[in-house]
Amino acid sequence: MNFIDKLGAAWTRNDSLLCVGLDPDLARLPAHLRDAPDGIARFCKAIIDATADLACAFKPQIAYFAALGAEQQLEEICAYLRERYPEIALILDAKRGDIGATAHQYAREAFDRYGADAVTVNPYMGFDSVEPYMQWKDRGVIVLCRTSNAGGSDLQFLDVGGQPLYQHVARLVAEKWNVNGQCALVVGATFPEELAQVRRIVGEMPLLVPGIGAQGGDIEATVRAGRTAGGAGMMINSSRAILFATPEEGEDFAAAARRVAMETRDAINRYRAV
Ligand SMILES: O=C(O)c1cc(=O)[nH]c(=O)n1[C@@H]1O[C@H](COP(=O)(O)O)[C@@H](O)[C@H]1O
Repeated sequence: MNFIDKLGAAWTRNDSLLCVGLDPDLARLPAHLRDAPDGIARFCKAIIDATADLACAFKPQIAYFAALGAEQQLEEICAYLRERYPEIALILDAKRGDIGATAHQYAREAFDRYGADAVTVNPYMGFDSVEPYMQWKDRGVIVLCRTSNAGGSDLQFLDVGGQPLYQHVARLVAEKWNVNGQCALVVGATFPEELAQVRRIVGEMPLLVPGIGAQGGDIEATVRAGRTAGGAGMMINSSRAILFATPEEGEDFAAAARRVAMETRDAINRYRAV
């Protein structure tokens, strides 16, 4: 099953648009895992087991692993996801962008080494820097469009022939780059007006929407702006707010993560009906 179909099936199966981000900041791990050699993998697996029935996707952020030389643990987590939860989309967040020959190696890393269903990429270097990923026709290519950070406006709001650059990117991907129907776009939940603009431009194309939770994006505004006519169309990511949910009395970190993931999924679902 290709990425887009797998995502659609997961939206329905788990009645969820929630993407659980795996950003395992070592300093914030429970003490007994922080000092264990396989502590990151154990932490992420516990989070995955606690939230898999509530999510449409998991999104490991590669920097949290690569910075520590913990790629083996990322491999282990990805293998665990593929074996135990093959119905949930696995998105490798790497935001790659480079010339074609190098991009091909990044694509091998994402799709062959980690077995990801999709990878995030940066469009700044143009189509030939994104095309190598498309040789894996069953995988997703998720292109940065309107990012959630304040500084995203520095470039993404520049006027390009009468429209902001982010809208140009949305049109380019929807009308030209999406040759195999495998593309999606990143649009931050912190900018609902721009999210609505992108939805108008790209039709049913899936959107990866980070920025709720720790970055403070409003769930109601996000869902109303980004939903498709069918009340889906988004992978709404939350990482730190779920991973590092403060446990209630007697609760462990995984149970706390489950509680917050459930609250988030339910809050999203409240506004999905068109
Ligand atoms: O591509 C992304 O996932 C991404 C794009 C963007 O515009 N903003 C953004 O925050 N992200 C990622 O989404 C996650 C957000 O994490 P939290 O703010 O903890 O929910 C991080 O892994 C970011 O790297």
